[in-house]
Amino acid sequence: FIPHRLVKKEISSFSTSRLHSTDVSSESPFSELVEALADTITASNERHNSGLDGASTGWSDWVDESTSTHLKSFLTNLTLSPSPTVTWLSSSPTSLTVPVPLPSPLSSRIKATLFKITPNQPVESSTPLPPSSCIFISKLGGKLIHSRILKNGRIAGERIVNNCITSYGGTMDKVEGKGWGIKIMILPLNSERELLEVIYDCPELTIDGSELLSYSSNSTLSSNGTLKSSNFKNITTNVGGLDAQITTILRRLTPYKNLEEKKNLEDLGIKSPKGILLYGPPGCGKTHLARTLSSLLTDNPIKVVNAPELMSRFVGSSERNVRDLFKEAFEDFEMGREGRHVVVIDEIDACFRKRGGIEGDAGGMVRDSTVNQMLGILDGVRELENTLVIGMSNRRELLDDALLRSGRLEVQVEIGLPGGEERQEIIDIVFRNLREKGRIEEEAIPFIYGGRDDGKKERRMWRRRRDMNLRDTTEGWTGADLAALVRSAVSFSLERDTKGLPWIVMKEDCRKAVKEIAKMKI
Ligand SMILES: Nc1ncnc2c1ncn2[C@@H]1O[C@H](COP(=O)(O)OP(=O)(O)OP(=O)(O)O)[C@@H](O)[C@H]1O
Repeated sequence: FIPHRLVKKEISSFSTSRLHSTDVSSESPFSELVEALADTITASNERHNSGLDGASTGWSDWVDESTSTHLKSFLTNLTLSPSPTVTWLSSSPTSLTVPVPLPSPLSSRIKATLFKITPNQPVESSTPLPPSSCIFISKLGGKLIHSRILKNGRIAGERIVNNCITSYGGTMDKVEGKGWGIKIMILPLNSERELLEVIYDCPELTIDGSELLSYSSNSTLSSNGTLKSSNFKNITTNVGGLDAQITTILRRLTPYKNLEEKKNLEDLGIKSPKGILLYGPPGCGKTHLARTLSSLLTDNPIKVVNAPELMSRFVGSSERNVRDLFKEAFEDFEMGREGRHVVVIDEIDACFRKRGGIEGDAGGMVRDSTVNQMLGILDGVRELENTLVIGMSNRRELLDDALLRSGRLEVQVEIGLPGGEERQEIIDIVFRNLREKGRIEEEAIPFIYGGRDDGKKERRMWRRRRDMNLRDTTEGWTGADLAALVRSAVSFSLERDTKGLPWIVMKEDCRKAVKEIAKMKI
């Protein structure tokens, strides 16, 4: 069946007929999958029609970065349903594949296959995967290793499938290990459907794989209590390199999968934590994550404040400032109105540092009573149950222990300096708009994107020429540095005389920007 939302959607660029179906509105993991795939195709078609896809840039990533991220995070949440069929198939002594039939017209562009791998029995394609197809392989359980098999039989690009990976067609491929996975193969616009007839050298069952799927969502609740299953993907689309931290936060804030489960937990006295602390060096994305996260957790306006602003020289004023920060939350709480409030406090160490310090001055006293005020709000007589406080600090060690103890800023997550992979994710995000608007010179693309797994070829090429890609050149940089680099690169490209042509960011602009920002960092 086809989900209702999809039926209503205008997918005008499909080459085949429009979708038409009976009115089916029920949600299931399969209908959500179909929805996610339809979104991918729609966005990629739009990209193609505006000349931004692989065909026009010479790159094979015609599924654009943000769409690909969406689909990957959706696939990451797919699991197997706890059904007797799955149990029975899991105990099979051989590897096997199970087709997941997709509704027309998706089936003319996409093939979805579940596979179960038994040790020492890889699932290999005995025909090459369609050239220029975009492939997503997601782990549903176990340990899977994916590799490409070149024409001469050599194995290339061996990768462990952590959650979901992408790959391209044109070669044969192999998945080995032990466990279950799903493989989605998507053809570019106007391809022959026959290209999807890939043969695997292991038994293909004739059962319907869509019934074996389940969805384990990282979902959280919005203020009105409705499930927002897309939160993880919404956050990771804008915040790079922090998947593990985001998963932890969402797990802690909303360990339930639906409202009934939430109610059951509340009946057991288990409530969502009221405070989160994001700590780590400056510029690594604490504020950016806090803002993105909060906007998904509430429909109420988010209060963002810099802690030093709360401090006042006048006795009693700082406490009043803290109370004012929570005024609407108190009102709603007392009136019994539904809805979560989120208060984001930056530089929280400036205001809520350890009490009873040696200062003994008026400033120290004001701080002490401000801490007390805050503790009361989080976990005291006038405790606020409808409010989440997100504190941010570069100096966690300065914070008052009472504020850090369980029940207060209970969820503490370090937002550290990004490593290579993480930097690449941030680079993808900060350059995304420029790339999607065609503002990046073709030659600059391998330099900017050459560091990712899918770009191994480019990476090797750059290394051979003793040339570094952006990711490698920016070791030790923060997300804020990378965002500054984009601004600097754009300014260099605007400086150039374009002779009436639209400006475009060139590789040399990126190089100059690297130098400029690196100088500022010293
Ligand atoms: N992980 C990231 N993903 C995407 N963009 C990022 C990331 N980290 C930083 N940025 C970019 O850098 C800018 C500055 O980062 P942000 O203000 O969130 O850092 P911070 O850790 O809060 O720093 P500080 O401790 O100095 O307040 C963000 O607005 C964003 O554009």
